[in-house]
Amino acid sequence: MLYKSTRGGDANLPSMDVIKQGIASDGGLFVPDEIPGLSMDDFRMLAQEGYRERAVKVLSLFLTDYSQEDLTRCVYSAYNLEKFDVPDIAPVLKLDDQLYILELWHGPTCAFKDMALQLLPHLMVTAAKRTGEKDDIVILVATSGDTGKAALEGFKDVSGTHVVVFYPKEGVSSMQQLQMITQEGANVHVVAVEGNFDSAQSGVKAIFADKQLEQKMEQKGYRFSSANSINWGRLVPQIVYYISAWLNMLKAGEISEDQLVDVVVPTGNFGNILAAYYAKRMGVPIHRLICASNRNKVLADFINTGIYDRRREFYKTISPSMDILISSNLERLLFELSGGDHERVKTWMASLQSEGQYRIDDDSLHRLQEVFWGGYADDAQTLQAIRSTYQEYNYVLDPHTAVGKWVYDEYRRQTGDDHKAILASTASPFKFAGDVLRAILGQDAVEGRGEFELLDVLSRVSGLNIPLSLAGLKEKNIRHTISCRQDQMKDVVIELLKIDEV
Ligand SMILES: N[C@@H](CCOP(=O)(O)O)C(=O)O
Repeated sequence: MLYKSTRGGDANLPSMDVIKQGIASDGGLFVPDEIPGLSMDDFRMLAQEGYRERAVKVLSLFLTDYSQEDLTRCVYSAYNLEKFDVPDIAPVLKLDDQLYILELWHGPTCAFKDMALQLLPHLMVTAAKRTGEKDDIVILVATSGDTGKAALEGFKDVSGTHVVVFYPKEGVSSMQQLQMITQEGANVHVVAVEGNFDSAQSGVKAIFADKQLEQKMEQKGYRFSSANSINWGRLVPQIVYYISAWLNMLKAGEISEDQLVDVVVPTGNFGNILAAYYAKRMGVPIHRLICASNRNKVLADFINTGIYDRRREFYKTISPSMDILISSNLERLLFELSGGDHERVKTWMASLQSEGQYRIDDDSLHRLQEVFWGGYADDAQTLQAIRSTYQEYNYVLDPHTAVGKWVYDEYRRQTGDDHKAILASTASPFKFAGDVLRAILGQDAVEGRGEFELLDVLSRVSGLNIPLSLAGLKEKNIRHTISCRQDQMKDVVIELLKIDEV
C-alpha cells in the first residue's frame, strides 16, 4: 500500500516514510492509494479474536511495509494490562436496547488518544529502525487537552525521539493541564501558548512548512514529525476500535451480520469520526456517521450547508478538547468526496487559508450528506445530557461524550432513525470531575472543593475507582512552566532543541 498527499505533491510513499514524516511536504495530509476491504469471512474470523489480533489484522492491511512480526510486537507492547485497565482494551457497554457506548478511555491518560498514542511510538521507532533513519525524530504536538498528554506518555523516554507539546494557556481543563505540566521524561517539553488550539495548531503547521528551519534541523541531526491525527499513524489504530466495537456487538448477538448501525462521534479535529468513515469504507455496515460538535459548531454547520467558515467567535466550553475551528482531518474527507481531485482540495484549502472559508460543490455536498449528519450541543445541553444519562442509567458521561449523547438524541428525534448506534466515549469523566459533578449534584456540591476532593466525590457518586494516573498527580512536581505567543513558537523549538548552538 502506498500513500500520497491530498494536495497532489508527495506520492508513492510507503507507510513507514509517511509515519516518520507526519505531514506531506506540500502541507497536505497523506491518504492511502486505496482503502482495503474486509470480507464477511474476515469479520466472522475476527469476531472470535481479541482486540490485539483484530488490530494486527487491520494494521497489516494499511501498513504493508511492516512485517507481521513487527506489527504483532508493536500491538502487544501497546495494548496490555500494564497500560490499560481492562482486558478488552476498548469495551462496549450496552446503555439500552438502542445505544451502545464504546469506552475508549481505559488507557494511561484516560482519553481515547491513548488508543493510538500507545501504539504510534512503537510504529515510529520500528519505521526509523527499518528505514535506517539517522536523525532523531522531533514530534511537535498541538493539543486542546487530550492529545498532548497522550503523546507525552506514549513517547516519554523513547530513544531517538523528542516531544514538544503546545497547549492553549487558558484552553484546557485544570486536570488536563496538570497532567501535562507534571510530565516526567528526559525527552519531553510542554509549552503554553497564548491563544486557542487553532493558534497552537497553525503555529505547529507553520514550523513544519519552514524549509530553512528544516535545513538547520538536518544539520543538527533532527527531523520533524507529528503525533496529531494529521499523521496517518494516528488514524489507522483509531479505525481498529470501530471495527472491534461492531465485532463485539456481533459476537454478543446484539446485531446480525447485515444489520446497519449508526456511529456517533463527538469531534473537533475530525480525526476520530474520519476513522469511523474508513471503517465503513472497509465494509463495516455503518448507516450514518453522526458528527457531534459543541458550541464551536463549524463542522455541524459544514455538514448542513457545505460551507466551511471559520470566521466566527471562538467559544471556551466545558468540552475543551473540541474547542477547535480549523478541523485538520476534514481535508482527507474532502479528498474522498471529490473523488481524489487534489486540485479541488488545494483550492478549498487555499481559500480557507486566505478567506477563512470555502464552499464545496453540490456533488460533494450530496455525498457528504448521504453519510454524515451534523448537530451540536451547547454547555447547558451538555450538562443536561450528563444529568439525564446519570438519572436514567446510573452511567456517568464526560462532557465530550455528553455532547455526543445530546446530538444523538436530537438526531433520533429529528429523523426517526431507529438503527442501533455506537457512541464513541472519548474521555473518562474523572478528567472533568468539576463539570460532571455540577451536572449531577448541582453547583453547591462543587463550590470550594479542590480538584482531588472532586475526584473523591465523583468516585462515590459513580461507584467507579479514581484512575490511578489521575489520583497520582497530587504527588507530582510541576516541571513545565514555559509559555509563549504563537509567533514565538519556532524560537521556543530552536531553543529547546539547542538548534542554534554550534
Ligand atoms: N482534541 C485534540 C486536538 C488535537 O486533535 P488530534 O486528534 O489531531 O490530535 C486534543 O485533545 O488535543
